[in-house]
Amino acid sequence: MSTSKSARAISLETLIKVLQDKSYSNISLNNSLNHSDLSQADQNLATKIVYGTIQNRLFLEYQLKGLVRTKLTEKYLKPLLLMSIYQIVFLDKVPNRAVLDEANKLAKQFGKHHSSGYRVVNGILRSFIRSGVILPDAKDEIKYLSVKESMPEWLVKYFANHWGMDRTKKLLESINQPAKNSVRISSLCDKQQVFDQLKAEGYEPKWSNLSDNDVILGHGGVSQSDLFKRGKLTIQDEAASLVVESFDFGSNEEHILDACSAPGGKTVQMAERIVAGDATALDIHEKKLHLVKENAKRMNVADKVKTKACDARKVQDIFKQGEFTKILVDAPCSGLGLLRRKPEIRYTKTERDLHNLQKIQLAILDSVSPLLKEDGELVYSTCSISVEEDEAVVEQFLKQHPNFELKPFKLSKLESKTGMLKIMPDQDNNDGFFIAKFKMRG
Ligand SMILES: C[S@@+](CC[C@H](N)C(=O)[O-])C[C@H]1O[C@@H](n2cnc3c(N)ncnc32)[C@H](O)[C@@H]1O
Repeated sequence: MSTSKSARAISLETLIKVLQDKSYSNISLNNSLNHSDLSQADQNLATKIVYGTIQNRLFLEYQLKGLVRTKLTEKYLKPLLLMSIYQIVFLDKVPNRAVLDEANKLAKQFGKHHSSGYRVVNGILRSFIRSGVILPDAKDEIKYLSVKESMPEWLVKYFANHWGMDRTKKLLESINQPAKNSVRISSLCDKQQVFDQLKAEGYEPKWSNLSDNDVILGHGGVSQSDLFKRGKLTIQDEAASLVVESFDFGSNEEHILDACSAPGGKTVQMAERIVAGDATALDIHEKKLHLVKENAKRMNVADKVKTKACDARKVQDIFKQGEFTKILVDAPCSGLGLLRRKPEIRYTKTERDLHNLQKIQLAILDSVSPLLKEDGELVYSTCSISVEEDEAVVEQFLKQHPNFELKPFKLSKLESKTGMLKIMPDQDNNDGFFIAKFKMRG
């Protein structure tokens, strides 16, 4: 059922769920938007406010620090203050007066009966407008960047250690830009025809710079379109779609194992390329497999996809050695390549997670690799840019499996001469991804 809440009420409702109840921003926002009757422009505004507030949370909290003199007891107060300061600082087209008026209205709407919360909100926002933005001393470069770009200090140090300070500044700036609306066109369709249809429907499509199969749209909302519902396209970042492009597909019979498949974005992409054969999609979480099935049905490849709940570290109990022509390990990872699209990741991950995840990633590779046919291909990918989860996993895997070697690959617009490809998130404001392709030594 749709409701007639305003864009800002939906933003606040979502931010309370994400900041106070630790829900995922994309899932909470999509749920609220799908149950609303907002125009496309208002949906865009709500999306901008929610993502912008989460992206800039450290910066916004730093602004609040000196201004809050009472305990913010009511649940809505802090999210409302953060999203209001976000609009004052970052949304040039919205006058401060409008932000204040809207904040007052929301405080009255979300506050308890007889609450004086709106006075607190009004007082703090007026003080902020008078005093303006503050930042730490720029001499402490890490702390300064951490607040300015809202990135925890450990991550700023991590980026600086691996890519140097200048690149770190560029990376952080790029990560705080809005994520693009990328879609992948099904290989079963005429790409130009789908592109023309997107144009006719007002989506302002542009071809991707990274892949021949992807298109960047001028705005969101494509999941409501007929093209999406009929499986002519799917929502997938351009960098994510490169993973499957790294396999060599021909007309031979394929038996593919997708070891970590949910929600199935890459399973369906592989299934689209199968002329004869099938793809077996595993996931440790049985309840996520319905997403793979739904995706396969919508993308018209259900007849080629089988699903099975299974821990990929135990596949040898179920499958035979050499059973698969292609194996994809799109591993569970920190998601550090998705800091733009899933901005809350930066506040939840720790450096220790990178080491713990590496152990799981290696265990999965170790378990699935014997299932590969002699002349088959194994692709390992993550949506992380951390060295621990990417290059270090490849190095360890090769050390422990001397019968495997890296295999160079060509994509529609990029190539890897080493067999490894790291796509950084500042390359073209895409998601950050890592791809490594292996074959067995001849
Ligand atoms: C990066 S996501 C996969 C995304 C998917 N390939 C796609 O393109 O839509 C990683 C998936 O691995 C699953 N997973 C985590 N540990 C696993 C394990 N030990 N065995 C199998 N699946 C696992 C998670 O539930 C998650 O769905």
